[in-house]
Amino acid sequence: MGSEIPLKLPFIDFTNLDQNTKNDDWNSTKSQVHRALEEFGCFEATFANIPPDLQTSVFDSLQELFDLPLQTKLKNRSTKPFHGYVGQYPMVPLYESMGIDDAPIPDKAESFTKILWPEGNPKFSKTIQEFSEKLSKLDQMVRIMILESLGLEKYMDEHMGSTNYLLRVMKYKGPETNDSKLGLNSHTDKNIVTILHQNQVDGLEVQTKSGNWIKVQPSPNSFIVMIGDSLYAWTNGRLHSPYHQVMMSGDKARYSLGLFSIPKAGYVVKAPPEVVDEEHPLIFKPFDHVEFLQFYYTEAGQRAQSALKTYCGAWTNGRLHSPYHQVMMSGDKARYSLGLFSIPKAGYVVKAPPEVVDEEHPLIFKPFDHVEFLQFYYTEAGQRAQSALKTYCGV
Ligand SMILES: O=C(O)CCC(=O)C(=O)O
Ligand SMILES: [Fe+2]
Repeated sequence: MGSEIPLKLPFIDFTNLDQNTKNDDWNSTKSQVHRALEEFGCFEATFANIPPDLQTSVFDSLQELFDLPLQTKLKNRSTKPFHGYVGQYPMVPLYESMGIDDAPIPDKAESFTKILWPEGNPKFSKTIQEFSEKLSKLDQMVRIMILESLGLEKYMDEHMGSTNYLLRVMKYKGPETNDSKLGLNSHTDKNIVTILHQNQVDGLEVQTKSGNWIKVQPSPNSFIVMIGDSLYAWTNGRLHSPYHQVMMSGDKARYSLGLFSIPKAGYVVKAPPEVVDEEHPLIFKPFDHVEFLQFYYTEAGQRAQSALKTYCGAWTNGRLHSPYHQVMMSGDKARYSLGLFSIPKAGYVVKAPPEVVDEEHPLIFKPFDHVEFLQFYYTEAGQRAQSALKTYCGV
């Protein structure tokens, strides 16, 4: 399947759209959005709502912020994981970021600014607030289109009212080499929708369902729209939440911003009955997003193949872990390798023995024939599933 798909994200024009005018343009854009999010979980968008001078001042503001002394930046703390200052991590030495909760709300943007500049910095707080507020209109249009295209209009108010916004601003130092260096580890976003914008230094890579990496090269005025795991769960897997990472080379710093729509604390993410049927059995049990995030940042959450699956799925009798792995290459030498695989014989039914199943560890996977499972794995549905085994025989 992968070879026919060009390694470029779909490009969708939102320039003349208005959520209050549902004309032919709206409907055709909506179909493009739906197709892009089913296949890639991601697309590049143009959106005329952000004037060029605001884009320029936003990157000036980011530079001003990251140029502050480390001691000052560390003052931005948060009880929520990944919302405060993040940086100086040996695993991702090029990366620094700051979270600004509810950035579209003027008072919130101002109180964040006061933490870093106690004497105030009106230009910074106005720039950040205006940019987030204008960009949140794109998040809203995309989410309205998603609900309409899935026939879930009746949940519109509940869905739109159940989130708030986090603006995360990021700096990646240039590694000062032409070799590709890790800027940010491969991950899926955990929220609803993410919208990313960058200065003209590329680095974002998005993985396709067939495992190829698209090197994203957005045009100066465009935005990358991406689905997070919470929307993947709420749509019961109808939309894809892609793995993505940042790889850096050269000596220029990359500045980027992400506007994240996030389920509010206490809101339980639960797929509506309209997206659950015999062909699409429920993938995840309902979950509280904040509790899920807390789990994600525990050691078990970080180790898990899919944190959401571990958190919500009934697979706690997976006593041993089967890790995701990949191969990354550089240089000019060929790598040869061998693997010796012990494989269940055809006809042998894999079934957890009763000794590993108890009240604390209920059965995760129904007994399955390995050859039939492999046959499923190589169908399109199997390839799309986050975990083919869970989709094939999850209890
Ligand atoms: O910097 C970027 O473009 C990506 C950042 C990202 O993936 C994240 O903050 O979740
Ligand atoms: Fe991300």
